[in-house]
Amino acid sequence: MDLFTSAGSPGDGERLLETPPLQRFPDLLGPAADDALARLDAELDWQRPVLRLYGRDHPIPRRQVWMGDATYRYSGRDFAPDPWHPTVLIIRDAAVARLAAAGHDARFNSVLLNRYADGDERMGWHCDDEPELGEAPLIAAVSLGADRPLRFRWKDRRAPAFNVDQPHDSLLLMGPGVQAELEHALLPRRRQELRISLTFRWVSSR
Ligand SMILES: O=C(O)CCC(=O)C(=O)O
Ligand SMILES: [Fe+2]
Repeated sequence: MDLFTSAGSPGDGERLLETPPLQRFPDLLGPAADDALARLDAELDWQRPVLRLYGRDHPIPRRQVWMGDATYRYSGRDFAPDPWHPTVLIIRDAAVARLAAAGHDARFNSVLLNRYADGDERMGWHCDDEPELGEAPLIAAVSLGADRPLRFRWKDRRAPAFNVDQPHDSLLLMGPGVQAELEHALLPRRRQELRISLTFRWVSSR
């Protein structure tokens, strides 16, 4: 690689935040992206878990699948993940390769897939800071389908909230410190088509 161009080369993605690192990479799968979206939509066992809050049941406003090698905790219970789907493995390997080309030594043993059927389906404010994700998790979020922004806000309100567009076939890297310093949400939008996101993580067994 040419040393002069390496700092700002496409391999680096687009730096949205320097610290903590937030980087977006376009065109992860290329022509295979449309087929990947259709396959995941058709072939996964999409669930809509019900959360019990203050004595009332709330089905989550999207559908999801946990997949990979590590059991996960949800609402205080342990669940077994679904086995790796071949399309998800292809996407995982593409994400790892793209991140490696940008100098990030990432590995992922788990993924949460989220399916948003339309603009009413959403994910509320949260950060992915469960202890089993480790001190400074690196999370790679791959987007397929409708381009819906991920909204970020600083926990200490040091700066205004901001949107990050997530085009079809893009990868968003949330690097070390992003979960500690910011929260993110996928807010409802009018008139939106299907979107599936895959958030790859490393989950430590306890
Ligand atoms: O669908 C998205 O873009 C957000 C997903 C997310 O925040 C998560 O899986 O933790
Ligand atoms: Fe998240």
